[in-house]
Amino acid sequence: MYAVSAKSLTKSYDGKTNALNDLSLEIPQGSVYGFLGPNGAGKTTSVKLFTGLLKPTQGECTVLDLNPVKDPSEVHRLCGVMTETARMYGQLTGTQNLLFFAQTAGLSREEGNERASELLKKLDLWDARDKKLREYSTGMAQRLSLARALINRPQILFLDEPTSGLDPESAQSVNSMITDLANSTGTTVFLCTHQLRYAQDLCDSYGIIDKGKLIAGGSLENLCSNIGSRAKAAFRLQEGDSLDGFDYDSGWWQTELEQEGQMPKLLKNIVESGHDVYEARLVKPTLEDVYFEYLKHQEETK
Ligand SMILES: Nc1ncnc2c1ncn2[C@@H]1O[C@H](COP(=O)(O)OP(=O)(O)OP(=O)(O)O)[C@@H](O)[C@H]1O
Repeated sequence: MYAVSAKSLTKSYDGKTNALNDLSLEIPQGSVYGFLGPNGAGKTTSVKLFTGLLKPTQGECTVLDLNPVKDPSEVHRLCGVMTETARMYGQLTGTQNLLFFAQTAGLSREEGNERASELLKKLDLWDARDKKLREYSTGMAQRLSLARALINRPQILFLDEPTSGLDPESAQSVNSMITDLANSTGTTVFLCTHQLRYAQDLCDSYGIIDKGKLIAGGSLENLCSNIGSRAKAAFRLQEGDSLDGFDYDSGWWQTELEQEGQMPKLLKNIVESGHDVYEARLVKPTLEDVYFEYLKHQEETK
C-alpha cells in the first residue's frame, strides 16, 4: 500500500486550462517526499486533491488506499495538513486553538490536553501558550499551525511551505521536528517547498512539477543520472601551476567525472605527474543544481 498515489490526476479550475495535468506518482509509506516547483506549478492544488479539499477533473488519487473524494473523513483522520491558508482562530490562545482542533479530530479532553502540551513544548510555544493567536508573530503562528497538523498523530503529513516566513532558527527547529517525526514514528511527509537546501537535507525522494506537469521524480541520485548531471573533481594547485584539459574556476582546476570512483586514481595520477596538490574535493551536484537543469531543459524542449 502506498502512502499517496495518483493516476492521471488532472484539475482545471476554469474548464479551459489545467492547473494540474495528468499527474501520476506513487509515494511509499515512511518517505519524506519533496514536491518542488515554481510559483503556480500546481503543488497546493495537488495537496488539496490528496486531502479531499478539491475534486479532480479527471484521474484519481488515493491516500493509504482511500479515495479522498469518497472517504474524506477517514482521510482527514489519517492525515495532518499544514497549508498557508489553514486558518485558526485569532481570538483564541495557542492552547485553546489546539484543544479545539483536538476535539474536532476526535481526541478525548484528556488526550487533547496531553497532546497540545507536548506539541507546544516541542515547538517552543510553551511560554506563549496563553497568548491570543492574533498576538503571535508570523513564525509563532506558523509553528502553531504545524502543531495543529500534528494534533491527531497523522500517518501522513502534508506540509505546504512550512518554513516560509520563518527565521533560520525557527526553520531549523521545524525541519528537525520533521526529520524526528519521520525517523521515530515512520510518518510519511509530503513537503511542498521552494527551499531547496532544506529539502535536500530532509527528503529521500522528490517530484519536480512545472506548469501542472510532473517533469521528474526519484532520489537525488536518480534525478542526477536522468539528466546527466555528474560529480566534478576539483583540485587546488600551487600558484602558476595548471592542469591540461581542466576548467579553471576561482582557484580550482575542475573536470567532470563519469563516476565518483574515478577520483582516487585521478588524484594519484596528478600527484605522480609532479603537481603539488594543496586541496582535492569531489563536488557533487546539489538538488538546487539539478532542479534548475530540469526547468531549463523543460523550457528548451517546449
Ligand atoms: N481557486 C483557484 N481558482 C482558480 N485558479 C486557481 C485557484 N487556485 C490555484 N489556481 C491556479 O492554479 C495554478 C496552480 O496553482 P497552485 O496554487 O496549485 O500552485 P503552487 O505550485 O502551489 O504555487 P505556489 O508555489 O505559488 O504556492 C495556478 O495557475 C493558479 O493561479
